[in-house]
Amino acid sequence: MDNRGDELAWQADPVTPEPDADADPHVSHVYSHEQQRRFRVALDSSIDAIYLIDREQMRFIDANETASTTLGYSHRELLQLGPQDLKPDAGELDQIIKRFDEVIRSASKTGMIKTVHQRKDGTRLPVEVYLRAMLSEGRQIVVAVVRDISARLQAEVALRESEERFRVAFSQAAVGLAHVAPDGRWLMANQKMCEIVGYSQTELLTMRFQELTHPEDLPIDFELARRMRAREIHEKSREKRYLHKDGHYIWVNLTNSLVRDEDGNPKYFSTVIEDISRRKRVELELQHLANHDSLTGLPNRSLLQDRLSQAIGYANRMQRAMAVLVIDLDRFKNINDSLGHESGDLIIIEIGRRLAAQALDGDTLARLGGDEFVLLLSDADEEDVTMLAQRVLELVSQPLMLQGHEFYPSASVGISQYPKDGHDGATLLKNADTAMYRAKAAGRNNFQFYAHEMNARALDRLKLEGKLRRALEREEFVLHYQPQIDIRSGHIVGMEALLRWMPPGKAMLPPDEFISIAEETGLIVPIGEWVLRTACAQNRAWQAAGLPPVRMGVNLSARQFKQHDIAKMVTQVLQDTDYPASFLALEITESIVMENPELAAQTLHKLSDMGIHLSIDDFGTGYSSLSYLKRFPIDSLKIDKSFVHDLTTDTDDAAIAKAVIVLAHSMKLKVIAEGVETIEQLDFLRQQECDQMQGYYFSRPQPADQIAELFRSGRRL
Ligand SMILES: Nc1nc2c(ncn2[C@@H]2O[C@@H]3COP(=O)(O)O[C@H]4[C@@H](O)[C@H](n5cnc6c(=O)[nH]c(N)nc65)O[C@@H]4COP(=O)(O)O[C@H]3[C@H]2O)c(=O)[nH]1
Repeated sequence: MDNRGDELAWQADPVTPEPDADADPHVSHVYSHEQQRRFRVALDSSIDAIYLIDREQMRFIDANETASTTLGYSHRELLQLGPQDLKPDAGELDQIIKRFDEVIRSASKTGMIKTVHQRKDGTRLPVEVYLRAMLSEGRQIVVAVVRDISARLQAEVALRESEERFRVAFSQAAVGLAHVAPDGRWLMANQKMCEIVGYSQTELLTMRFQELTHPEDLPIDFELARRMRAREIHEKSREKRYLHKDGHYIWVNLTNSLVRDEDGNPKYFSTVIEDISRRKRVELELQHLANHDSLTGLPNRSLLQDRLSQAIGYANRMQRAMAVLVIDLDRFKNINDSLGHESGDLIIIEIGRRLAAQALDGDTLARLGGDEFVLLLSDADEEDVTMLAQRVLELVSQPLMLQGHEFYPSASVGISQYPKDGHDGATLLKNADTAMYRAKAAGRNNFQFYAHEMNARALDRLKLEGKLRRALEREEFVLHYQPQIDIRSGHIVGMEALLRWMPPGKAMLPPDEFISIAEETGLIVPIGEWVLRTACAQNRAWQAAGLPPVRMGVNLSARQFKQHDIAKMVTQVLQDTDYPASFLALEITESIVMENPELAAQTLHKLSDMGIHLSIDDFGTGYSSLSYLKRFPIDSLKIDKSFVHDLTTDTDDAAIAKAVIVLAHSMKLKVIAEGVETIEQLDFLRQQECDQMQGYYFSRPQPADQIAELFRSGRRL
């Protein structure tokens, strides 16, 4: 089939190029053999097939090597064939001949047709044929340069298919797909995208993405677009909000990339959008839970801390003042203890609601747990804060109905101000808290600004108070007991329960160091109840262990005594500990009784009617007269240890003690001398027929187990 160098074939029907009529007449038009060989080589080097066709005979009169290799015919075979033998599609041959003639006739003598050639092996080849007509030795010759376009057609088909695949994928994708012009116009949007935003495709294509974007998200979009244009980033995913046609915002996850044209100019943004509203809802709910108090829905400590740092940052930048108010409900624990946690919760919710209604936009009201709220006031000077603190007190103290009763809650408010009282959130909170304790100490239902002058001692005291608040639940209290002895028989006849506090890692604290704080804060109420319960239970345990039954003396503080339900509380404790009232002595100081004698008389009667022994403690330190005390149902008097101390040295004290004993006896009251340390003091008291003594001379206050040993030893005076 190879016919390279086939001189015979070449010479068999040589076609010499037609001499150009305008050509230089001096140039010879007779081609040399060498020239013809060069033409032949050039012709055979073409990657396109080239045929020379005798129009009249419709026969190939020459063809190059590519023609042979493409069609599978040898050169010689080809020269036996004509265009019709290449079997163009039915009816096409006429078209081809027509085209040949047009080319021959046309001025340019060129043309192009697309057809199909059949190879020798029967396979068919799509081709593009470039035609040129020429006259050679009186014959019309058509030169056909034939280009195999099968690869191109295949590529076109592949492209069409891939475009179709893209079209289907685009329109049916489960995520929203869109093209957005650099100016924000939607150029294309698939079905899913339309569903996500609720607009039809036609509607969407008249809009810009800016119209659908949440205003807060727009600046970030613009910035990202800028960075993409500047080629700083290529692709970016982010979460943002689109405005649905219904008017609600939907969260989407959006991936954007910038497509450029061949010159590198931005063409459009290709955008993939995934509806993440459901996930976002759950996420936002979780975030809300983590940052809010579940009872009131108010921000919790963690969110407050965030807001505090933001507010400080703002105040700092804008040179503004801000304030932190710590609001603590007064006596909340009492309510919780007496009415139960559910009622306590209702109060917290109600107070939270009242305070929230007062907070302005930009302020934060948080609940730190328990009965403590914090109000963060941005941009507020001292005058604003004072007015607001007053308003807070008013709001809190509005009566509220609970279990059919009317309650008058109150709160103590501590205030710290930025930048005066601290530069960071923790310090501001701590100082507002300190000021709040100050407000409590100042009698509650008031507010206090933090003052640097709150000296170290006051702070220590405040710290102590904080610790005291937690001491009960942390079980840091213990009771020691001090025996009371019948002077005549020498037997132990009673016991006084005395409170001790053992803060972890510290030395034991005597009551004088914390009772007054407990009293001021109201903590004495729950602590006192604990003392009563523990002392009764202890005495019950001693009796159950076979130790001699004695009466247990328990101190009642002023505050406890003033509780309207003190008798109820005592009854409950007696019931709970299965303790007989006759074995209980309640010790009340003279000053408590004298503070409000009418009320004291009522309460004392209630307690006495229950069979409880009542004793006036520290007698002699107040200004009451014995005859006055006669009006109260009292069983015994305790001579204060300050008189006992100097009995043997100070004749005045001795005279007072003597008189008290005589008079008390005349009123049928028993007399107990406190603080007896020496035999001399005891002798004096014995001489005066004092009934009982209590003091280091016989025993110091001791823990329960040592008292049990003392009992067992049978020791007497
Ligand atoms: N110098 C001296 N002192 C003696 C002697 N014998 C006893 N004492 C102390 O005298 C105090 C007697 O208790 P109080 O007058 O009721 O005075 C009590 C009482 O008013 C109060 N207190 C103690 N426990 C409670 C409590 O549970 N509730 C209340 N409300 N107050 C309590 O704290 C006060 C002080 O208690 P304590 O420090 O335990 O002090 C006790 C006791 O330890 C002695 O021979 N010499």
